[in-house]
Amino acid sequence: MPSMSAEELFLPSTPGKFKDKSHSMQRQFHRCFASTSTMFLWALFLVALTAAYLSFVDSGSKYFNTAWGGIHWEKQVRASAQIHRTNGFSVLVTGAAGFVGSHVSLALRKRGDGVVGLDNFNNYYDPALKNARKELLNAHGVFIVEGDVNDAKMLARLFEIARFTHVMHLAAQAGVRYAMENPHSYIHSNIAGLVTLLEACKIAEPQPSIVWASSSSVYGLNEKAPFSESDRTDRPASLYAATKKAGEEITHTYNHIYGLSITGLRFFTVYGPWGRPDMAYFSFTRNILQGKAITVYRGKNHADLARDFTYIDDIVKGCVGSLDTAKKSTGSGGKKRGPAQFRIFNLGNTSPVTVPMMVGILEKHLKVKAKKNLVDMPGNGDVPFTHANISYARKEFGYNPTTDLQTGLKKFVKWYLSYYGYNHGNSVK
Ligand SMILES: O=C(O)[C@H]1O[C@H](OP(=O)(O)OP(=O)(O)OC[C@H]2O[C@@H](n3ccc(=O)[nH]c3=O)[C@H](O)[C@@H]2O)[C@H](O)[C@@H](O)[C@H]1O
Repeated sequence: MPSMSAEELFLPSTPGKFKDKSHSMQRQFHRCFASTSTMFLWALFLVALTAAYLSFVDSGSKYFNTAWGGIHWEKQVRASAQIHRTNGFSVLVTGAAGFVGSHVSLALRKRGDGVVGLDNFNNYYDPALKNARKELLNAHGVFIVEGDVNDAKMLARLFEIARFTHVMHLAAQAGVRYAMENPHSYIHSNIAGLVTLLEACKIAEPQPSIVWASSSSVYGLNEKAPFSESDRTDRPASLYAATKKAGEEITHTYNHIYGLSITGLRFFTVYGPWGRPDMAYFSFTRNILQGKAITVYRGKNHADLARDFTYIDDIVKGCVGSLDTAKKSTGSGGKKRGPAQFRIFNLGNTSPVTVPMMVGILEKHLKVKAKKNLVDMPGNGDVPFTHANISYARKEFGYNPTTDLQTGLKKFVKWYLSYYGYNHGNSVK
């Protein structure tokens, strides 16, 4: 006889069935609690059980999420946060198993900063790639905590263990078009997660300086080129862009009320080795090698779309430059003690390239001709072009991107082939 689920036991499929079951249950109940003293003992037992359960829940998610907590875990966090150079930083890097996060973590570690990573290893794209990045970081002495930026208890514990001087916040739900499929994941990571992190930073002693990833997508329907930080950003074209724009406003509030030093970075279509498989240059490479067709979007009147593709090493320099020039937060005890620094920088390459040209470069490096389907750009959050004005970042910390798309994609293809080979099948999303 098939067994019943808990819901099937207590919820009626028909009133008749429900009646029968409740009668037999009442009989059992009476048999069980035949006397008042037995009933009293049962009640006591239930109260004790509930109390034990509540204290179990309250003692932290470490009991439910074996990924954080415990003496060994704390030892790893402490060791990873250790600074190995004079006047070095101790940095919490969120999204450390991600594309930009892993590169930035490595760069900081290599120059002697303490780095603790945090990542939830979600399956937005192949987690095996995130794990491989994690292995790489581990080999360089960077420990990545497995956890979500929405986990306030875990964050509080991290800030207790390691007195971070800086937070490099790169954890986010990325991708412009995926926002139409899973809108709530953007609210969860890019808004709720950001606020949870800022709450933790606000009460941390000392308050860290924060550098975080905004996006070129905040320029939305802006048509004035190149995009300057002072241009309009109130017309986002995607929910992704809207959450990043919201992040800029939210961080301003925390800067204003609590004295947190905050720098937002508007990244322009970052690409390179260890990149994100959901991005066009990456998925195109996979499809070209597998002999599959790629879909190339076109804009109004069949105009080519263009992006200010920016190579990962240039972005890393921009992130490190931002950290190095970030002033200290001014708050303590959760209160502002003076005005604090608030900045927003474009980090782009300043030379947009059309998508068909990008495909041409890939064909050349892969030595394979792409099968192209040209399709009118669907109304899915895309914008026709991006183009960064980087003079502000240049003035503040000498930001100077030096890698053009030819060179950068050559390095990407080299990495791709060494990592996956020519024939890596369908294992990557
Ligand atoms: O700068 C950012 O802030 C964002 O950059 C990135 O978004 P995008 O610039 O849209 O990059 P990406 O998806 O690689 O599409 C590139 C081009 O290929 C076109 N494209 C795309 C897919 C496809 O199948 N066909 C196609 O033509 C497409 O129309 C576009 O013209 C990050 O993903 C995002 O997380 C965010 O960080």
